[in-house]
Amino acid sequence: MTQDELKLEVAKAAIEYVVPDTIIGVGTGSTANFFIDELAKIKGTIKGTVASSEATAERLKGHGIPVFDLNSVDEMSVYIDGADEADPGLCLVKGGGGALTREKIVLAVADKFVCIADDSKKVDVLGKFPLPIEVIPMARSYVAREVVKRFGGEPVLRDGFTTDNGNVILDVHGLEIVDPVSMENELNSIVGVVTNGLFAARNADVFLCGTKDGVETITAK
Ligand SMILES: O=C[C@H](O)[C@H](O)[C@H](O)COP(=O)(O)O
Repeated sequence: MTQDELKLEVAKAAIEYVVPDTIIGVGTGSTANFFIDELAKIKGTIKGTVASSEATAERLKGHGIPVFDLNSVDEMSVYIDGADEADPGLCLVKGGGGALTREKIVLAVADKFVCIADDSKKVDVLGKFPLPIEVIPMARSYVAREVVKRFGGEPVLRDGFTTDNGNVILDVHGLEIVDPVSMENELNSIVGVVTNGLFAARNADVFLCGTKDGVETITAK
């Protein structure tokens, strides 16, 4: 099976977690795109969605799926999104597409987080995938120095990329993230950091993992 076929399988499996007559939070990226296309087939059963990026909003609207402003929403049954890495505790690295901040904000409102990804994203320890940090542009050198001082690694500015919020991304290479919750919190305490791509303080509740033998449903260990 190709990676795209595995993504399609987990996207289909995620439809089981869509609660009728509620608002659904929708993530960003190639796996989330497969989910959006599946969601379009049952769009009449939900109240609508909240999008975690401009790209996702555009794709949802293209299918005629209602997209609400998060400020007008106070309840969301589930948030469904991909990931760049997932550890056995279902702590994640996200933000490969640069949407980490809006993803974390939308997730904050949701009752449940269902992560969908193919099995190449499963790791024992997070950090092989460079950890994205969204940074206010004027703070990028300061934040990079602080990251190296506190955690090591090698922060690299994502060249030519601006987030939906008008900020830049530092991708930190070479980390071995053994305590994702404390690293997430400490990184977020550095002045100039908007947020980082660790989803650990709020991790996934369920990981639908696409394998060649079918979709594995993993809950946090
Ligand atoms: O900013 C992007 C998101 O965090 C994505 O969920 C993540 O990068 C995974 O994307 P994909 O499904 O394309 O591998």
